[in-house]
Amino acid sequence: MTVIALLGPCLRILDNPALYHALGQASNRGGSVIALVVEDPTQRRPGAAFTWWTRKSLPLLRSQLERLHVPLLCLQASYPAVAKVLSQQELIEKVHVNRRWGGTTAEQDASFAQILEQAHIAVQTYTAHTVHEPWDVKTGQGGYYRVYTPFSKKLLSIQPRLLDEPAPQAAGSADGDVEALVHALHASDAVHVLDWDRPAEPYDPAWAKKFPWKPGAEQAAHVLRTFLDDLLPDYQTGRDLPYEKATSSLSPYLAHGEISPHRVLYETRKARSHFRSSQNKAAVASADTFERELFWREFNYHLLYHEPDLAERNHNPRFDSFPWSWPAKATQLQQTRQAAAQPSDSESAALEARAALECWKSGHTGIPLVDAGMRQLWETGWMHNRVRMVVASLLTKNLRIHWRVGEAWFWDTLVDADPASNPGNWQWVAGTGADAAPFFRIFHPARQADRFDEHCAYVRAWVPELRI
Ligand SMILES: Cc1cc2nc3c(=O)[nH]c(=O)nc-3n(C[C@H](O)[C@H](O)[C@H](O)COP(=O)(O)OP(=O)(O)OC[C@H]3O[C@@H](n4cnc5c(N)ncnc54)[C@H](O)[C@@H]3O)c2cc1C
Repeated sequence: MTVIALLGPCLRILDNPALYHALGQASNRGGSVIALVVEDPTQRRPGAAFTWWTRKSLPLLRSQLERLHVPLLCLQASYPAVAKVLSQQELIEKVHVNRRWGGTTAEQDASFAQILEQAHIAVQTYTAHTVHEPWDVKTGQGGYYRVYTPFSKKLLSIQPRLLDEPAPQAAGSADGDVEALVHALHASDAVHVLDWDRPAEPYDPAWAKKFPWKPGAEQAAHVLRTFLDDLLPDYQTGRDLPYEKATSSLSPYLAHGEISPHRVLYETRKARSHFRSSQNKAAVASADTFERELFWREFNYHLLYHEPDLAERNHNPRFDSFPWSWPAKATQLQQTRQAAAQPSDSESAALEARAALECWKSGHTGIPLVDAGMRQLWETGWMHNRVRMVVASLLTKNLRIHWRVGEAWFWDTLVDADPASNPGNWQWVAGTGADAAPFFRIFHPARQADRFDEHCAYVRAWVPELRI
């Protein structure tokens, strides 16, 4: 008997309900477990920096799973295509799935379950990527929250499900079953078996050479521990200063599911009770603030669940007719040049927007804080939150370029690119989002620099040609 664990967005062993329940079932019944990671081409394609991370993480996950006798298969296929192959495998008894959100995943996942259930293979799904079930958090009227503060208050009143499951036990060997499944997967035209879990092929594209990150669940646990011990007590005072190492740096680990949000919340609350008993009020306030940041992540997933097209559509439809600029595409540019005719007003605006966008992306706007942020993003795959808000405000409110253009650049360049938090925050800054910064609130880059980078330490680090 074989049990499948479809890991979804969770590249970890601990606090992984699909894996945990698959192993439990297999060990009770003397069966084996096969783990699947599926990149689904029917959904938004992961960005380049995110993929760089995934390709470093999967070989690590594979060797951890091997210790549990669980082989890992990495596939590129729609969920229904995977279900069709699984449904033809006689030995498979049940599929345990960590849920995913956004895009058309709800429809795809329903069809996945239907195909398997028709073949008498049971499917069990779990929420593993957020602390709360998105549908558990409801307003008094039974709807969903569009404003953060009441949402976060509501979270405080709901006891989170903390995944304190014991470390999973090894399963029986799955050798023969894997071979049969791999054979069937290769035989399917709709499924590609990827070699992303193989460590032999280092994946270090030139643009990512300087990335300072060490992916993997082990490192995630280390990053959390270091943050709790060294940085959490002063989080509240330091978190807005981009030159300080004051925030947790957990976002890419959370985005890849290498650490569970449950674990981060649980450990934060434990640290807070310790601060309380030692009457360290400032540290208690810091832990409260950090918890609220974790709730922003929950809030964005809450929105994504209810608005799966969050990356494509204004949350607030009043902005649908707003005259955003859309930068001209490269081909459009060429055509205009070849025609050697005077561009129309709208073509000129699109060309201007394109030139401005290129300056923004490459960190050559001439605005020090913005350039520093965009260069930090390019060189490290990450940008400090305060600076993310400033660069996004410049793009959407000063250049009036559509937030989707900036969101797409972040999606491609952030190692923590997240289907909920990226569009959620872009919409928040642009003013189109839930509980958003109002349209008249513009982050003034020079004033922000005065307040949060008083001695220009951050700007100097990323824009060395400036002699300030
Ligand atoms: C325009 C824009 C785009 C963003 N895109 C992303 C994204 O794609 N992925 C992403 O994880 N975060 C995104 N953020 C939120 C935030 O900038 C990052 O989560 C944060 O900088 C990560 O650093 P950290 O882990 O050190 O954060 P910490 O300050 O240590 O916070 C701890 C955790 O709380 C969560 N968090 C903190 N702030 C936010 C927030 N505003 N919204 C949602 N979750 C939050 C993150 O999971 C973070 O890891 C974006 C913010 C803006 C303004």
